[in-house]
Amino acid sequence: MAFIEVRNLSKRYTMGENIIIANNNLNFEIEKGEFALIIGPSGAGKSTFLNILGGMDRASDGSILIDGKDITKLNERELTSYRRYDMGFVFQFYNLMPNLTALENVELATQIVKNAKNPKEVLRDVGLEDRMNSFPSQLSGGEQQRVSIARAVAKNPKLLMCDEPTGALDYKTGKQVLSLLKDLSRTTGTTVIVITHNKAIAPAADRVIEIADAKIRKVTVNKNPETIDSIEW
Ligand SMILES: Nc1ncnc2c1ncn2[C@@H]1O[C@H](COP(=O)(O)OP(=O)(O)OP(=O)(O)O)[C@@H](O)[C@H]1O
Repeated sequence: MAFIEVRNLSKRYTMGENIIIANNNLNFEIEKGEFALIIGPSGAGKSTFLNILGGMDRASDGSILIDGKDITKLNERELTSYRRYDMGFVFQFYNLMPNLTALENVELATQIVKNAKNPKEVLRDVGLEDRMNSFPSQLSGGEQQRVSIARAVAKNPKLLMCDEPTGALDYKTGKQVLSLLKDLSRTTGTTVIVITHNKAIAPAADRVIEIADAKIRKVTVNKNPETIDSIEW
């Protein structure tokens, strides 16, 4: 059994008299420790899927098994625990607390879990050893995204989900952040799922799930993925 198994997953939104099918019978798997991409054009249904996988929204039909547990069957209380203990989130716009330093932002996240990593060590791992006491406004976009990755990783999640993590970054900084995310999957065994519009980075992923018009178009498994550094776009 794969670490993540998505089975016949659908999500419909009702808007007045219209029904919008945002995810239409998705089926795919992701193995533990993979660096996986979910790729597709705007409106394809990527964020909808991520919201269900992240326990922030409910599926209309189907199931998602994570480590054998069907998260679509969890009640509200169980979903809260799932989001708290099992998930790490990285968003496009970092969402750091502006009045807390980098270290304090990471420490805050570690206070809600049981087996947290050491915040200073995680910040060192993402290359911010010298910037721990800086406030977000004193950091570049790339550095702020590193803090948000450290914050997610410090919770020691089973799964790290990243929604357009390089969307607000320039080319070079975006590459560094993607390399960091891929390295984390390698060094910590955390399963990393990145949502992106950028098809060019597909050869660097272990698995690429292409979504279009709410459906899976293609799933590609790369046995020998390229490095992020070797790819140009
Ligand atoms: N809460 C909602 N209520 C109604 N419709 C929604 C809702 N969320 C998403 N949709 C619709 O579902 C479809 C898929 O949207 P979704 O945000 O998942 O796409 P996406 O692939 O993430 O796009 P983008 O790359 O632009 O973020 C779209 O038609 C969108 O309008």
